Amino acid sequence: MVVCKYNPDCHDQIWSLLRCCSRMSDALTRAERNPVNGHQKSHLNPSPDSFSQTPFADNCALKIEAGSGGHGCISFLREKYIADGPANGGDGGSGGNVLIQAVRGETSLHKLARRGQMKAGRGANGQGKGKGGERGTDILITVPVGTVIREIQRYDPVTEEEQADRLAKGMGADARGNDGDQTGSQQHKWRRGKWLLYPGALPSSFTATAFPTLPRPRRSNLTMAQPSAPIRLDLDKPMSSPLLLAAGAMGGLGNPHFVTRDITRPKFATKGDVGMRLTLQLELKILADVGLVGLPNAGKSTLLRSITNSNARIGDWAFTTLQPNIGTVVLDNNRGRPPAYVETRTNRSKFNATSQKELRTSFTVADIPGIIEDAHLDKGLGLGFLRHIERAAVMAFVIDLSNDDAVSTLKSLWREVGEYESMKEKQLNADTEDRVETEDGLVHWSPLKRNVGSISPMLEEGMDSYDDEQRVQEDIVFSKSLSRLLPELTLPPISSKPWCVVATKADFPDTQHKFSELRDYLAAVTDSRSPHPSGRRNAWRKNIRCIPISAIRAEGVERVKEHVFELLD
Ligand SMILES: Nc1nc2c(ncn2[C@@H]2O[C@H](COP(=O)(O)OP(=O)(O)OP(=O)(O)O)[C@@H](O)[C@H]2O)c(=O)[nH]1
Ligand SMILES: [Mg+2]
Repeated sequence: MVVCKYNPDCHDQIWSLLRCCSRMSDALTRAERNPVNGHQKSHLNPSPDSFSQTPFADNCALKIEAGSGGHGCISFLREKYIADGPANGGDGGSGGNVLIQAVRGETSLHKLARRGQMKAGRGANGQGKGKGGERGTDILITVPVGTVIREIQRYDPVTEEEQADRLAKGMGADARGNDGDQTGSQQHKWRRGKWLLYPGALPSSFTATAFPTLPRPRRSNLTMAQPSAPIRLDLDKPMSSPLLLAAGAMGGLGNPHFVTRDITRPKFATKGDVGMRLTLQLELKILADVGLVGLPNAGKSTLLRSITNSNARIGDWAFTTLQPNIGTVVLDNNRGRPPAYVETRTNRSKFNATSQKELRTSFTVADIPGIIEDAHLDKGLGLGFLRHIERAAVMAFVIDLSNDDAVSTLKSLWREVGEYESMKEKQLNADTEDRVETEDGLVHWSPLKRNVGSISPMLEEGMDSYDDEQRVQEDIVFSKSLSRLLPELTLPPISSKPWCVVATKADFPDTQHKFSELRDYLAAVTDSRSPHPSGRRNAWRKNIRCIPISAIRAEGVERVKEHVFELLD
C-alpha cells in the first residue's frame, strides 16, 4: 500500500499521492479550477503555466585564446636559368584577435556559458615568392550591457619566454645561445617549438644544421591596445566599437630573414608563436532603472506584468521567479516626457535649461526572485540576485498587505539589503588592498618576473626586447592614452538611493489598518523620528511614499509609474 508522506489520511490511490505530494501541481490544479480570490483569468491572473521565459545565465567562466601565428616559409627563387635562386619564403600571418563588445540586444550570458571557450583563427603559413600568410580571423564576443569581467588566469607565451631569457641571462648564459660571441658563426641547437626545417630534411640535419641566434620574442603592436593585466572591466554602457582583449600572436619568419654571409641559403624558418590564453569570469549585473525587492509571493511579478508587457511567471507559491525578469514601462505612448520637476518650476530660465534634457520615453523594471529573512546566510535563493538591482536608480519594496506585519517585513528586507551592502564593501576593500599592493608607485624588480600591473608593460620594462627602430615606431604610433584602462565603476551605497514602498494585495479585506501602519512608519522615517530601516546614517529619507495597489486588478499601478518617474529624475 502506498502512503502519502504529506497527508497520512491519503492512502491507496497513486493519483491521490501525486496530487498531495506536489505543491506545484496542487497550485496548478487550484488555479485552474478556481479563479484566484474570485478574479477571472487574465493577463494579470494567468494560469501558472502561461508565461514566457528565455534561457538566462548571469555568471560564467570563459576561456579565450588568441590565434597562433602561421609558420614562416622556406623557399628559394627558381626560374628559367636560375636553378638555385635566393631565399624567398614569406613570413607567417599573425593570429586572430579576440575582441569584446557590450551591445544592447544581448540580455544573458547563457550562450557564452554553454560554449565555455572561444578561439581566434590561426594565421596562415607564409608561402614562396615572398608571400606572407593571411591573418587569422578575429572573434568578437558580444556581451550584455552591465557585464563585469575579471581575469582569473593568464598564459602569455611571450612573457614566459622573456622570463626564461632573463633567468638564463641571470645564470650567465643566454637561452638563445648568445653568450657574448656576436659573430653569429657559433652553432646553436635546434629547438622544436621554434625552428622549422626544410620538408625534405634528414634527421641528421637537425643536429648538423648551424642555426643562428633565435630572434627575440615579438609582440603584435596591437598588444598596446589591450587593457592592462589583470583585466577588470565594467562594461556598463553600450560600446560603439569593440575592445581588444587578446591580440593574436606573431607569425614566424621566412628563411630570407636568416641569410648571412656564411649561410646564404638557409634551409630553416621560424614557427609562429602560440596565442595568448586567458580565463575570464563574466558576471552580468542587469542595468534596470527600478528594482523590485520583496518576499516571495509578495506580488512582484504581477506588478511587473501590470505596468509592462512582461510575461513573467506568476504562481501562488514561493519562489515562482527563479531568474530576473526585465520589463519596460512605456511613457505616454513613446512620445516621451520631460523630467518631472520641469513642470513644477515657474522660473523660465531654469525651464529652458532643463527642457533641453532628453525626453524620457520609458524606464526599465527588474523583478528578481524573492528574498527571505536570513537570505544572507544562504537561505532561500540567497542574496546573489540583489546584484541585479545594485545599480538600479530606484528601489521599490513590494510588501504584501495580506501578511501579518508589513512594517517588520519592510525592516527585514532592508536588513538583508544592508547585509548585502556590507558584503560588497568587504569585497571592495579586499580588492582595493590587492590593487594597492601592486600599484604602490614603487618599481618592483625581479629577475624572473615582469611588472604585469603597469598600464603598458612594453613601454616601461620590456622595451629592451625591441630593437631601436621598432621602439621609435611604437612611440610614434601608440601613446599611453591608447592603452584602454577602463576606470572602476564607483557605485553609490544602496541605502542612499531613492526608494518607495508598493503595498500590494490591497484588495484583500482588512488591509486598511496595515497600510496605515506602514504609511505612519514611513512618515516617521521621513521626519527622522524613526531610524532609517537600513540603519545607515546617510540613507535616503526624502518623502518616502507608500502606494497601495491591487496589481491583479491593475488598480493604483499608474500611481506607481508616476512616482517612480519622479524619483528617477
Ligand atoms: N488578490 C491579489 N492577489 C495578488 C496580487 N498580486 C499578486 N497576487 C497573487 O499573489 C500570488 C503571487 O504573485 P507573484 O506575482 O507570483 O509573486 P512574486 O512576488 O513574484 O513571487 P516570487 O516570484 O515567488 O517571489 C499570485 O497568485 C498572484 O495572483 C494582488 O494585488 N491582489
Ligand atoms: Mg515572481
